[in-house]
Amino acid sequence: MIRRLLHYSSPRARRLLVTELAFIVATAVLQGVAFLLLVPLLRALFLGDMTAVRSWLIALTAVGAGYAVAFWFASQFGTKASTAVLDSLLRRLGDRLVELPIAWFGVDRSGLITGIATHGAMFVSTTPYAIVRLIITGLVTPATVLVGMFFLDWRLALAMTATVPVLWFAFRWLSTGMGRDDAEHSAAIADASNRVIEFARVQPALRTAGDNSIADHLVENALQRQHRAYRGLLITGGAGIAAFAAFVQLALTVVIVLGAYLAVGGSLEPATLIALLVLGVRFTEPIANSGALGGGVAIAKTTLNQFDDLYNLTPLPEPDRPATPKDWGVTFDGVTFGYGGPAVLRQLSFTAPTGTMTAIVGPSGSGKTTIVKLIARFYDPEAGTVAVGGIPVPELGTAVVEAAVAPVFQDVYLFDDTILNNVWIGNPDLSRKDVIAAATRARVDEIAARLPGGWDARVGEGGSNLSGGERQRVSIARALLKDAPIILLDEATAALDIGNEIAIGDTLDAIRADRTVIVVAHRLQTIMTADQIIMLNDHGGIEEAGTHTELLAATGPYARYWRERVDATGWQLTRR
Ligand SMILES: Nc1ncnc2c1ncn2[C@@H]1O[C@H](COP(=O)(O)OP(=O)(O)OP(=O)(O)O)[C@@H](O)[C@H]1O
Repeated sequence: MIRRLLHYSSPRARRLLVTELAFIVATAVLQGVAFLLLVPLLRALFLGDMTAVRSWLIALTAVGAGYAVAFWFASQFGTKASTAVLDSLLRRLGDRLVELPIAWFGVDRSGLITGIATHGAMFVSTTPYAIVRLIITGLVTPATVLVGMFFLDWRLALAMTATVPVLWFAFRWLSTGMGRDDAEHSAAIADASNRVIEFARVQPALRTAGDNSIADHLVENALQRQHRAYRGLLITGGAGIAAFAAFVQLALTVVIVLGAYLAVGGSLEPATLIALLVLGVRFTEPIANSGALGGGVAIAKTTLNQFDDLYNLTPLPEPDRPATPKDWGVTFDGVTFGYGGPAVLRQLSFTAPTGTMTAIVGPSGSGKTTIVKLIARFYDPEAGTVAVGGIPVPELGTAVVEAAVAPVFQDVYLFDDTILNNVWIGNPDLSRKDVIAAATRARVDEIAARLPGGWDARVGEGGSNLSGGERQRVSIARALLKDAPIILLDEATAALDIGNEIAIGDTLDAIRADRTVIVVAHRLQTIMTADQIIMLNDHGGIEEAGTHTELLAATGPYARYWRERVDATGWQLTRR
C-alpha cells in the first residue's frame, strides 16, 4: 500500500512520507528496547540489587527520552505528509480526469469520483499516521523484543518465534476479508450516490410517474445493497478482529506455559520468569492492536485500487507532434462505430467542406448525434477515418480538435454561476462588453432581461432556472465566443419557442459563411437552407444525400420525409 501511495504522491509528499515512516520505525525500535530493559530492571528489583536498579533506570530514561523525540518528529512529519499526500491525490485525480476520453464520463461516474475526492482520498492520506504507524509499531516493536529475547532466554525466544507465522497468516486473512468486503461496500456506496443524485435530478419527471416508479425501486435497491454490504463489512471485521485477538492470546498462553515448565524444572530463575512474562504481555499487546487496523489498510487500498483502475484505462492515442490541417473541412471515410456493441454507423462516407453547412437528418437512433460525437473526438471509430482538413483526427490530437470544434449539444450543462459567466467560459480572454455582444447575438439578452439581476443572475445548478431552449442559447453564445472554425449543432428535438427559433436561425446565418457547420437538423428552415443534406437510414448508412432541391426532385425517401414534416408542423414557406 505504501509503495502505491508513494507512486501517486508528489516528490515533496514522498519525502515527507518516507521521513515520517523512518521516525515511526525509530519509535517502534526504541519502544522494543524499552520493553527489553524492563527484564533486567525487574529482575534487579526482585533480587534487591539497588545499584543495578539505578543503572537500568538511567538506561530506561535515556531510551524513553529518545522515544519521545522520535515520536514528536513522527507526528510532525505525519501531519505535513498527510496534507501533502491529500493534495497529491486530488491533483492526480484532477489531472487524470482531464486526460480520460469524454466517453468515460458518459456512464454516470459522479458517485465514484465524489467517493474518491471526498472520504476516499482523505482516508488514504491519514492512513500512514493513523493506521500504518500502529501496524509498524505492532510488527517492529515485537521483532525488536524477539531479537533481544534470544539474549535473555533462547528457549522462550524460540517459542515466541514459532507463533509469528500463525499470527502473520491470521493478520493476512483478516485484511483480505475486510478488503474484499470494503471493495463491495465502496461500489455499493458509489452506486447509491449515483442513484440518489439521479433521483434528485429527475424529480419533476418522477412526480408525474407516481410512487411506484422504477426510479423509486432503483434507489431502494441501491440503498439496500449498500446496507447489506455495510453489514457484511461489520460482520467480517468484528469476527476477524475477535479471531485475531484469540490467536494472539493463544500464542501468549503457549509462552507462559513453557516458561512455567522451565521454572518448575529449575532451569529458569523465578525472578527472570516474572520479568519475561511481563515482556511477553508487552510483546503481544502491539500485535493484538495492529489486528484491528489491518482492515483499515484494506479500506485505504480500495481507494488506491480505484486510482489504479483510472490509470489503467487507455486514453485515446495522441500524436507526438500534432499535424496542422490545411482547412477545416470534415471527411468521414468508411467509418464504422458502435459503442462496443452492434455497429451504429457502418462504412459511412461523406464530406462536409469548409464554408458549408451540412444538415444530418434521419430516423431516431440512426446515429446522427454519434456522427457529431465522432467529429468532436469523444470516441475514435472502430474502422475507417474521421479527418479534419484531410488529416485523420488521431494525428491532430484531442487538444487540436477541442480547440477547433464548438459543439452545441441538446443536454447543455450550465455552471451554478451567473448567466454572463456561463457564456464567458467560451473565451475567458474577452472583455465583458464583447461577451455581452456575443451573448446578445444568440439572444441571451432576452433571457438576462427576464431574470432578476440581469446578466449577473445565477442560473441555478446545471442551469435549472432556465428552459432547455434557453440553456441551448447560452451554449450557442459560448460557441460564438469561442470563434471555432467547426460548429457542431445538435438542434433541440422539442418544438422551440419563437425566441429560440430566431436565436438558432440568426446564429446559423452569422456563422456559416467561413466555417464548417454540421447540424443534426430538426428545424425545417435549417434543413432547407443547408448546402447539403445527409439522410441516414436505420442501418447506419446514408439513405440519400444532396441539396434540398435535388432531393425533392428525386422524389425518394427524403421527399416523403419532407412532406410528412411539413404536414405535421403546418409549416409554411415564407421569405424573411
Ligand atoms: N453512450 C452510448 N452507449 C451505448 N449506445 C449508445 C450511446 N449513445 C447512443 N447509443 C446508441 O446509438 C444509437 C444511435 O444514437 P444517436 O444518439 O447517435 O442517434 P440519433 O440519430 O441522434 O437519435 P435521436 O434523433 O433520437 O437523437 C442508438 O441506438 C443509441 O441507443
